[in-house]
Amino acid sequence: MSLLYETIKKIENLDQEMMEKARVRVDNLIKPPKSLGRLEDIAIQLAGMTGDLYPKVHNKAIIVMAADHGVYKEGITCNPQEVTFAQTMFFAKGLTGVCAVGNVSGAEIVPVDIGIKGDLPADAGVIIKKIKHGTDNIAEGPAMTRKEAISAIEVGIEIANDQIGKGVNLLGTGEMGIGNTTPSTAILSVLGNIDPIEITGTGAGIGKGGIEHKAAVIRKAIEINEPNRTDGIDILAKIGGLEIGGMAGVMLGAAANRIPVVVDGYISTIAALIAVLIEPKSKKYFIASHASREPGGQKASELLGIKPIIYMDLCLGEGSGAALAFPIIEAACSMIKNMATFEDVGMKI
Ligand SMILES: Cc1cc2ncn([C@H]3O[C@H](COP(=O)(O)O)[C@@H](O)[C@H]3O)c2cc1C
Ligand SMILES: O=C(O)c1cccnc1
Repeated sequence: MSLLYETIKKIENLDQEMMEKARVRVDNLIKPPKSLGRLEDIAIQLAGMTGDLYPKVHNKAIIVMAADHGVYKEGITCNPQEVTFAQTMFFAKGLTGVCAVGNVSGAEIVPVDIGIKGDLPADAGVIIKKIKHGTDNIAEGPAMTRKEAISAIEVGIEIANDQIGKGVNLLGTGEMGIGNTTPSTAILSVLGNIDPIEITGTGAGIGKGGIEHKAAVIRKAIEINEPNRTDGIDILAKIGGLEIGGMAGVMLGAAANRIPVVVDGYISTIAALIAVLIEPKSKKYFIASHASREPGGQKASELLGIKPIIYMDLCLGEGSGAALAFPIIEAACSMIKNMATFEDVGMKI
């Protein structure tokens, strides 16, 4: 049985009984009802995921999937493609945005080369799981074969399983890939049935042709490839990216292990949409970190149907928003464990 199939089969619904117990406890903590807002929802969701009234999230990691994109040559960004390679080296050195934010909660940053164009040095501190040297140009044909798309998802599952095996109990997704807002927007256009021009943004910097050109490239990619909008793997293979597949795999792997996974910004949310198409139950294990400032960010969150926690105009990716959400999730766990109940303190109101 393939790793993907095996993983999907393992994904179960949340533990309803434990969620009910958590709900009762949260309602009996010494505070006005619902006054800790979404911290309460998170605590209850975590109890359902883990089957533990006092969920533990002290061992945190963000898996950063890095890959390049053939569509880069269409001029959809002003940034050099080599930034993917360079920045991936910097993740391992602790120098990037996600590293700085992740430091606050002691999260480990795990960079993975799933398809960078160049070859990183073996001692770079990056896990090498390269499927190919960047995708093919989606404006000319499919990004990758169906087999490669499945392999990308399986790389994500493997890395998630490995991290969880080492004791990680809270995962986050991140990515690095110059040009990846283009396939992300293509996927969102297909899934949301939206004209690309309505949701195309500047990403990390727009190419000379501007947003109109980027939207036209996206439209062409969809027309040429005709992805089947009910088949997540087909969409990923035709108009996606290797890091998008890798992140979808991390999410499926987390769900199969009953481990919460924090979805980062725009590109991660698109990966979450692919994961949910492949296995709808996986969504129950997702926590959306933030609303990306990218124009499609809001639409992607709406389609996923999970309200993000943080609204701070972030649009970096890398897993930076997931890292920012980690202390909030830890606070939810502290609340349900460390607050007293009315019964504990003998208070009646
Ligand atoms: C220095 C630098 C660091 C980044 N870190 C994340 N991204 C973000 O920008 C890229 C997507 O935007 P686009 O589709 O416009 O290329 C991704 O790599 C994403 O992670 C970066 C981009 C740059 C330039
Ligand atoms: O929100 C994101 O993840 C994002 C937005 C623009 C560019 N890179 C990442």
